[in-house]
Amino acid sequence: MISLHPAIDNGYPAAKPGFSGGTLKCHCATNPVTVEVGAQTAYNHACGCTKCWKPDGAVFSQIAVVDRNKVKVTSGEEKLQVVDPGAAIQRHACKECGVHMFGRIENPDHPFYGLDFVHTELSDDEGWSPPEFAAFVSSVIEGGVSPERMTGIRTRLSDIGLQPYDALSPALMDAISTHVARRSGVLSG
Ligand SMILES: N[C@@H](CCC(=O)N[C@@H](CS)C(=O)NCC(=O)O)C(=O)O
Ligand SMILES: [Zn+2]
Ligand SMILES: [Zn+2]
Repeated sequence: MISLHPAIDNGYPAAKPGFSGGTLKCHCATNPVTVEVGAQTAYNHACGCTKCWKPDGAVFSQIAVVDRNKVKVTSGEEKLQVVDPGAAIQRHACKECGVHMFGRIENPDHPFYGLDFVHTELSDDEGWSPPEFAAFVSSVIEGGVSPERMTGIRTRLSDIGLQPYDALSPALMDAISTHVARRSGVLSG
């Protein structure tokens, strides 16, 4: 069986109705960084890009979005550093264990400004929104996966209910283009 991500390979629970967030913890055995997320996440998905954090051995990351105002670092803030200050998503990672605790967009013109990116597998709380699709699937090749494995990986993603896309899902791609069209003025309203 093809292994994609430990939180996805064996099935994933449905979101709990009324779930309102939880605590993310990095992998440090002592003094972990903790982040409080005060809301349910949305658009959880598997991401195959090289920039998103993946647990050891995983081919994909699992990543969701949440209102940035609902994300608070509650301990270990001094251990966080931005992985790539030039990236659209500023990924705040633990300097000691390397885990990305949250990704934030600081450009107010970005289509997803206002949303933070989080890995809910870092939480022991149960009820988070489950993954809905797989994004940036072809990008796993850039991370070292042999191109010959791609048919098997796409089939496995489809089999477990995660439609594979080589960018984001159509709903998110439409949201990006709607934002761009409104800004350019070709779309009103
Ligand atoms: N093929 C590239 C794709 C990278 C990419 O565009 N990642 C998406 C999905 S996370 C993105 O929105 N990146 C913005 C960023 O990294 O700041 C790679 O794998 O590195
Ligand atoms: Zn850590
Ligand atoms: Zn990604």
